[in-house]
Amino acid sequence: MVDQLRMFLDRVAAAVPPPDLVNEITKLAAEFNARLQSHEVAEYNQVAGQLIDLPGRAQLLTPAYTVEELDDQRAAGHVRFGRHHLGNNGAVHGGAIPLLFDDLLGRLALVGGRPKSRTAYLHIDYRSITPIDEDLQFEAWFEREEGRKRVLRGAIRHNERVCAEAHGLFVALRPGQP
Ligand SMILES: CCCCCCCCCC(=O)SCCNC(=O)CCNC(=O)[C@H](O)C(C)(C)COP(=O)(O)OP(=O)(O)OC[C@H]1O[C@@H](n2cnc3c(N)ncnc32)[C@H](O)[C@@H]1OP(=O)(O)O
Repeated sequence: MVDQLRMFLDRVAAAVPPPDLVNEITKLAAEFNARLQSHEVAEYNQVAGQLIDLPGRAQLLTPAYTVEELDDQRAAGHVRFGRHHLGNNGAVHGGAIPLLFDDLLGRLALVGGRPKSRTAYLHIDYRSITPIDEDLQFEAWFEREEGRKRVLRGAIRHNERVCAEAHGLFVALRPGQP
């Protein structure tokens, strides 16, 4: 379902459909919304965002990224941004790139039985355009850990070209901290 929804968002962004089709799809979407509404659950029971083996954890906000290598210091894999994430002129929107890094670095910050943490800051350097509709490689790694502070870095590449780099601080939560 999430794969189809991701594709739907890409299609909506790309299409200029005739009015009849817009009306038809609007009715279908309203029907889907109504059917799902009766199955809503509390945050801690939802599965979207919890399906760690699916691209982007089945979290629609996040680009569909796949982790292929993971240990307690480093993660690597690939991501493909679609038309939904287009900024302009073939380049990914500058706001979509931190989404990937926040999720990826935040996920790595948890690995190895570490307690939950939250992003204190996330700095992005946009080194060159990040293209949509291309397979891109990413890497994330620990720079250092000091008490509750975890400093991580990441990069997205299109083949040999660096598209963006990230530098983030994640702070481990104290018991009871939201
Ligand atoms: C499998 C599932 C994977 C899921 C991955 C998803 C990851 C998504 C992660 C997120 O996006 S979380 C949402 C975005 N972040 C937030 O909403 C965080 C909001 N901010 C806070 O909750 C608090 O500010 C925070 C927990 C980050 C820190 O507050 P605390 O009161 O716990 O920490 P404190 O102020 O005691 O600072 C602890 C240390 O961190 C340092 N620090 C905190 N914020 C800093 C900052 N912004 N810049 C530099 N240093 C900072 C602080 O100086 C101090 O350093 P020292 O120990 O050396 O003195």
